[in-house]
Order: sequence, then structure tokens, then C-alpha cells
Amino acid sequence: MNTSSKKESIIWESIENVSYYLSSGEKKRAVAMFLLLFISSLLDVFGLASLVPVIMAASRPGSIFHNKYSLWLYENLKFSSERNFFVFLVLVLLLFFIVKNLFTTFINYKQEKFTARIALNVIDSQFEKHNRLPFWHFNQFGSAKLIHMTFTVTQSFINGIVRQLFVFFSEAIIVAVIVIGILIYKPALFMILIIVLVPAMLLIYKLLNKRSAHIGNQLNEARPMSYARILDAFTGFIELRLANKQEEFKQKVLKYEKNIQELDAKNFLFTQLPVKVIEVMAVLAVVTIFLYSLFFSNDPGSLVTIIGLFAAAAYRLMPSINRMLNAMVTMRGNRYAFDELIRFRSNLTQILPVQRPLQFNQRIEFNNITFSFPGTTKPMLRNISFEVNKGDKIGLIGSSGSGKTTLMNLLLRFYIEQQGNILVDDQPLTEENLEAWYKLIGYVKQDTFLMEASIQDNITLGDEQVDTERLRYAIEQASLQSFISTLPEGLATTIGERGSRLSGGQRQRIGIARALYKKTQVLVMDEATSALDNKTEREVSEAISGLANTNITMFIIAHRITTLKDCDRIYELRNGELFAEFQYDELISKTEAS
Ligand SMILES: Nc1ncnc2c1ncn2[C@@H]1O[C@H](COP(=O)(O)OP(=O)(O)OP(=O)(O)O)[C@@H](O)[C@H]1O
Repeated sequence: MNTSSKKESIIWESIENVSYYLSSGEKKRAVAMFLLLFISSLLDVFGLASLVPVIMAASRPGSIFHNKYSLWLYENLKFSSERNFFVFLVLVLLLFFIVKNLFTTFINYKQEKFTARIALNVIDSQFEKHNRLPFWHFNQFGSAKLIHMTFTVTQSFINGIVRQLFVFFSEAIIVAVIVIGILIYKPALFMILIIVLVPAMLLIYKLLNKRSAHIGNQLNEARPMSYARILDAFTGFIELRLANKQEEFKQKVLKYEKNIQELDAKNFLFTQLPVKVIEVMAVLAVVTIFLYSLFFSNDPGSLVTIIGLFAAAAYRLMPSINRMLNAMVTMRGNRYAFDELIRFRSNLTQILPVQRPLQFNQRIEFNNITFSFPGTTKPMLRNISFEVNKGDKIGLIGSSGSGKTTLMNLLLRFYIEQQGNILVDDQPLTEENLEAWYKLIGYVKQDTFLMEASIQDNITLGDEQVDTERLRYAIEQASLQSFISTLPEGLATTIGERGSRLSGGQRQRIGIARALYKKTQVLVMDEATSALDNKTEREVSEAISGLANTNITMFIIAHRITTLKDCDRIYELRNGELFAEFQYDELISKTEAS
């Protein structure tokens, strides 16, 4: 895509990319918008052009009677004095400008509404693309990169491409109308304009084009890195303050920001250049014609007239040409957005498999599972086989890195095994029953995901139609009742960013309540107690014990063996293999003996 698109003009490439985000109705609206833009640009030119004859006529009394159009108007509207006629003309002009500006404001309003619509479509599409990434792939991007790809890239696309396209076309229409007017009125002047302005424009574009694109690419790399450091500095606030490292982290952010600010400044400087180069070229042309008329021409008078006309035309054209060039250079600078927008686009067109139901009434079977992480060849898990009956409580132990979380990630389908399969009531877990499986399984991570919202919203994940009976059950089973009853606002209490107003045990129990609210039948708890102190471990263990008598099938990864006291069986993993199976009492006596 890259190599072919580099040959394409940036304008065409931009139109293609914008049209991807438009429905067929929106495409029609876009065409209508350009027609309106055309009318608005014509009115702009006409507005300026109409001022000149009125001012000239006003400065030469009696001249209106020498022009056939003004004379016709004067006579047909039955004016009795030149002064009244001028008052009329000036009022007509005023009215014209009011109407014109109301019309162009209306068009700007429509244009901005349309642009906002495109922005929303792009954010929607970017979001959806990333939502559809396989878990392992999603995990490779940090939050900073994902925020960059969803919002910053969209912003660059909207401000640096879509808005610039509108600017480019409205100015191009103005330039075209003036230039065609000059061609009809004075072909010689037209030739001089083309000879002077076209090479100047090409020169500027060539000069800035690549540089601007290069800066865009550098910014695309630098921004997510800076965000990542900012996120580190803020999320690590406590640890960094205690380690007296806040200044050091600030300096890291500033290092990236220095680069970003310098690149932005360069980009801004580039937008100032075109007008200066064009101005020099225009003056050079004036000087050349002037010198030519002085030394070589037989009719210097007519050349001086041409110089005057040329200067007037160039003076009017320069701002428009400048804005056109700026728009093009800005588009080049934001071209990196196309690559980001195109990336993973196939995710959106992928046809998701038709979903089938899945029942879980009897057992889950890990059937000879072997798994290697994407991009690696050495299997992390090897030939793992065991069966779990519905309602069983299973403990998983093993030293750090032995593969416990990875095995659970396969059960949660975040990763897919290369060999073997996982059977639920004899049905292998596949893409086709993923939705049904996700209705059955819940996951309580060590760092439970918490929103800056009320306890109720955190348990129901923002359900608008809350099943109050289910919520009450979930809170009771997760042993949250006594804690919630101490809060003045009860369930409506907000818990701070990422649960900052909760203890570790309370966070875990909210995670458990969330899984229960969802009517989870299989619950995975990953290292639920490893980071907790004795008191909160007791609280979580209590919540787990509360579930011992339910029919929920549980997989508990724990570092503290006491957390597993309600388990039916405990499996030990070693180096990615299933090493041993224990009962809780066996494990306790083994640990005491060693
Ligand atoms: N995405 C990945 N790519 C490559 N290797 C990985 C990836 N994720 C984890 N690993 C490696 O796989 C091994 C098993 O990790 P896993 O998290 O399953 O261990 P664990 O038994 O749960 O350990 P712990 O008790 O410390 O959490 C580790 O050596 C880890 O470094």
C-alpha cells in the first residue's frame, strides 16, 4: 500500500481515505457539500470583484454615465441623482455581503457538522478494530499506544486531512475562478502568472513535501512514547514519590516532549514558508518585466500596465495559493494517519463465525494441551490433561513462571492451544461457541478492573436495568454486605480511580460479586490472595468459602495454600507440565514435612 500510495497525489489519497468512512448517503452529502463550497467560493470572488468598480466609479464623478451597464441601471431604476444612485449601490453591496456571509457561515456550519460526523465514524472504527484484536495481540500494545491510535490519529486525520481538504478545494476554486477570469480578460497576464507562480508552487511543495511527511512519521512514533511515560509517572505516583523518582520521570517525559515540541515548531515554520517564497517569486517577476521594459521594450507603457495588473492579481492570489499549499503540506505531514487507519482494517470485514449454543452440565476436560506463545517455538505448556466435574473447586499451584496463568488464559480463550483441546460437556471450545462460553465463565484477576464509578456500577459493569435480586445475591455471596452497610451512600458510593478508596480485599470481593452477578458457572481466580495481607486474605478466603457450597466450578490459583482449603483437588504445575495432584490435607502435611 505504502509504495503505491506514495505515487498517488496526496489530495486523491486523502479523498479515498475519507470516503472509506462515509456511508453512501454521506457520500452524496459530501458531493452536495462541495457544490455548496463551490458556490461559496464564487460568491467570495464576486464579492471582492464587485467592490472595485463601485469604488472606482465613486472616485470619478460622472463616470457612471459612460458605462452602458451603470447607465442602464440608472435609467431603468429611475434615479434622479448620481448621489442617490451611489447610496443605492452601496446599500446593495452591503446587503450582498450580509447575505453572502450568512450563506458562507451556514456552509461552514454544515461542513463542521459533517466533519464531526466523520470524526465519530473514525473513532468508532478505530475502537472496533482494536476491540476485535486477539487478546495476545491487543496485549502487545500499551494503553498509551492504543489511546494514540484511537484518538490522536483520529485528531490528526480530522484536522490534518479532512479540514485541509475543505480548505484546499475552497481556495482552489477561488484561484481557478480568478485565473480563468484573467485568461479571458488578458491572456498575456495569464501566461506571466503561470510562468511565475506554477514553478514557485512546485518548488515549495517539493521542498516541504518530504520534510513534512518525515516530521509526521517522527511525531507518530514520539507521541505514544511520551504518553506512555506520562502514564507511568501518574500511575506510579506513590511508588515514585517514595523512591524520590518523580523528578527523574518528569525529565523522561520532558525529553520526549522536547522532541515533539521541536517537531511541531518545525511544522509550524513550514506553514509560514510558502507565502514568503511566492512573494519573492512575484517581486522577481515584477523586477524582470520592469527591467525588460526599461532596456528592451518599444512600448514600456503597456508593460508597466501589465506589471500593475500582475501585482494586483498576484496580491489577490497569493493568500489563496498560500492556503492551498499549506493545506497540501499539512496533509503530507499527517499522512502517517492513513497507515494507522488502514492497519487492522481487515478485522472489521472479517466475518465472525455464526455462534452456537454451549451447555455446561457435566464436565470440563483439558485434553492433551500443548501451547507456545505467539512468536516462540518452545512450548510453555506440554501435554496437559485433566478433568473437572461441574461444581468442583480446583486449586492450581506451582512456582512462579510454571504456567498456571497461561493455562487459565487458554480456558478463558485469551490464547489458543496449538495441540489438544478443551472440551465442555464433550464440545471443544472454538470460535463458534465463544459467546456462549463467555456467558458461563467469569474471571477475578489479582488487579481486578475497577471503574471510577459507584460500587453498584462496578459490580454490574454499568447495567442500566439492574437485576436487584441478583445483585443482592452477588453481594451476599461475595461477603460484601457488611462493608457496604457501613458506607453512608451504600451501593451508590464511588470508589475512586481504579478503586483507590478500597482495600485489596474489598477490590477482590467486588470482582467476585461481579462474576456472580453475571451468573457465572465457571469462576477463575488468579492469584487472588498473593498480594494481600493476612486480614484481607481472610476476607477473600471467607468469600471463596462462601462459594464452596454453590454449584459454581472454580479454578483458584493461589500462592498461599490456606486459600485452597475448600478445594476438591489441587494440581501442581512444574515447567509447563502437570506434575502432581493433591488433596488439601496431603498438601498441608507435605508442606509441614518439608
Ligand atoms: N506473552 C508472552 N510471551 C512470551 N512468554 C510469556 C508471555 N506471557 C508469559 N510468558 C512466560 O510464560 C511463563 C509462564 O507464565 P505464567 O504467567 O503462566 O506463570 P505463572 O505460573 O502464572 O507464574 P506466577 O505465579 O508468577 O504468576 C513465564 O515464564 C512467562 O515469562
